[in-house]
Amino acid sequence: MEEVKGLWLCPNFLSGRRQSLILLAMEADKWFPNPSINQAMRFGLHHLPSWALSLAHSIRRAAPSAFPAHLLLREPLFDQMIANVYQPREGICAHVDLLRFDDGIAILSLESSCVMHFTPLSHSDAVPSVPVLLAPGSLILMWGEARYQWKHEINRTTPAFQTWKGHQLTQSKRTSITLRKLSSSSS
Ligand SMILES: O=C(O)CCC(=O)C(=O)O
Ligand SMILES: [Fe+2]
Repeated sequence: MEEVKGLWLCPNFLSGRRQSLILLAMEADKWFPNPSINQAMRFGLHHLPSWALSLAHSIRRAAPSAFPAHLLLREPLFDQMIANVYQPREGICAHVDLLRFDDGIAILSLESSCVMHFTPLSHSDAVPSVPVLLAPGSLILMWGEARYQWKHEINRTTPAFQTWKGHQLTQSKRTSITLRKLSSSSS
C-alpha cells in the first residue's frame, strides 16, 4: 500500500469455496468447540494443517510483487500458524508483532469484515492512522517497515473505527489465520 511501505493487501485472495473449506476443516477438527476457546496455535511446518500449507503455496505464487526475494525464497516460507476467533466487539490492541517472529507475516481474514488500522511506531499521535478493509477472503502481507515500524490494531468497540466509506460495518464473528516464521535465533 502506498501509505504503508511493506504492506500488501489482496482483497479477494481466496475464493468463497476455499474460505468455506478452511472454516469447515477447523470445525471438523474441533479447534473451537465453545466460545471460550478463541485461539489455536501450531508450531512447526509438520504440524500445520494441509490447508495452511496450500495457503502458503498460494502466497508464494502470488507474492513476487509483495515480498522481497529473500523472504519469498526462504524455506519454509512459514512454520507457525495462529487461528483467532473474534466475537463482535472483540479485536486486538495496537502492537508490533513479537521479534521472535521473522520478517514477512501473512494474515488471512475470514467471516466478518473489519477495518485494521496501521499507525507509525514513532510519532503515532501526530499522524492519522491508515485504515485497511479486511473483507472475507482477503490477505495482507507485512514486511520491512509495515512489520517493524508500524503498529496494527483492530478496534471493534469504538464504532468510528469500524466505518468504511461512511458506512458502519456489520459485526459478526470473525476468524483470522496468521502465518509467520520463527526467527532462526529463537528456533
Ligand atoms: O486477527 C488479526 O487479523 C490480527 C492478528 C494479529 O495481529 C496478531 O496475532 O498479531
Ligand atoms: Fe499482529
